[in-house]
Amino acid sequence: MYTPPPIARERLPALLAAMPKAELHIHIEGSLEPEMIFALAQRNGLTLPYADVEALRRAYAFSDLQSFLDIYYAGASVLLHEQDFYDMARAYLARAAMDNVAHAEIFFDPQTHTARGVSMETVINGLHRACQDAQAELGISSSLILCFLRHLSEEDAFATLEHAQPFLGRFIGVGLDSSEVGHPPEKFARVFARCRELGLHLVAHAGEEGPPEYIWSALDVLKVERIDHGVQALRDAALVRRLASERIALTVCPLSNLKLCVFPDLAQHNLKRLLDAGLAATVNSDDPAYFGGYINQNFAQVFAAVPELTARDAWQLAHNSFAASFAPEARKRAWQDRLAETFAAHA
Ligand code: HPA
Ligand SMILES: [Zn+2]
Repeated sequence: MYTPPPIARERLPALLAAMPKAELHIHIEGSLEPEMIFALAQRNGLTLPYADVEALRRAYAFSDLQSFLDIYYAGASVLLHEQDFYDMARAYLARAAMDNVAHAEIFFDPQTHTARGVSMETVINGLHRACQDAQAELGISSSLILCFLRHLSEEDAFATLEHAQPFLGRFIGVGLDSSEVGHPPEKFARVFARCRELGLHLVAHAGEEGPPEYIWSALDVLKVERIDHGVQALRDAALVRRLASERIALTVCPLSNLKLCVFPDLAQHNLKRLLDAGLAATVNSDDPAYFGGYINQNFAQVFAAVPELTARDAWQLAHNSFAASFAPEARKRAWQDRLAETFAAHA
């Protein structure tokens, strides 16, 4: 088993930025910066209910998940054409490459778009082409994960899956997002069972604001392979044992948790406690345009706020991100080797 070399604390910020990492929890619609929202509105002849970029940014003051989702869905309404989806995803991938993201597994919310008359083909083709071009031009690898909106019905999710079936080669899995409390995983048991039969990977948001019971049912009813967020797991010792023994990854998003008031401040974030409990935590940006930072800002700010987090933890988080990704094993081994090289260079 590889052990990272000792690293002086003052070298930690540079190491966090330089280390290769996978991003496993990024909603592509949450990477839409206010500037791009205004540019796309203009390009598409739409009028926004905000005077300018600054006025829109001032509206980004959230009290909980729902207060964010209302403005997030409104922002996504400027996306109409394949090129819009392409430009959004290409911009995210360029930004992620700057943060030394080697691989991204990107969520998208088709129902947000199909409900406005945008076709599934438009959404998926634009995103997929951006992923291909970013691989060729920037060397960053990426895959797409289709998320069902849990505040909508099971029937709507089934219709979405049907519309996506012609594009099965263009996304690797499905997830579950949007308003958590009141929409438990079991609402989507049959859709996830069908996705499993189709050979898709399965993930779900659970335990962001919702109770540990939702994490249990995501595992036992939906049979997911990773839990998105999952920070409420520490409230249930038996659940912690289950997650640790099965090495189920948690895709934790510190700045999201801060901005949506899941924790009162970053110093009280439980990332260190999750790691110390033996859980396969990772660090991710969730909706970077709305929460004040891309993945490296999430690393930098949580490590600054929680001084107990060490270089060993940094290595573990990056290691977990590759291990928990759905990439081929040979790719994972190459990224883990690059990670070890980066640590050696900072020792
Ligand atoms: O953090 C989130 N939680 C649930 N749904 C979401 N959709 C975008 N971001 C999120
Ligand atoms: Zn999320």
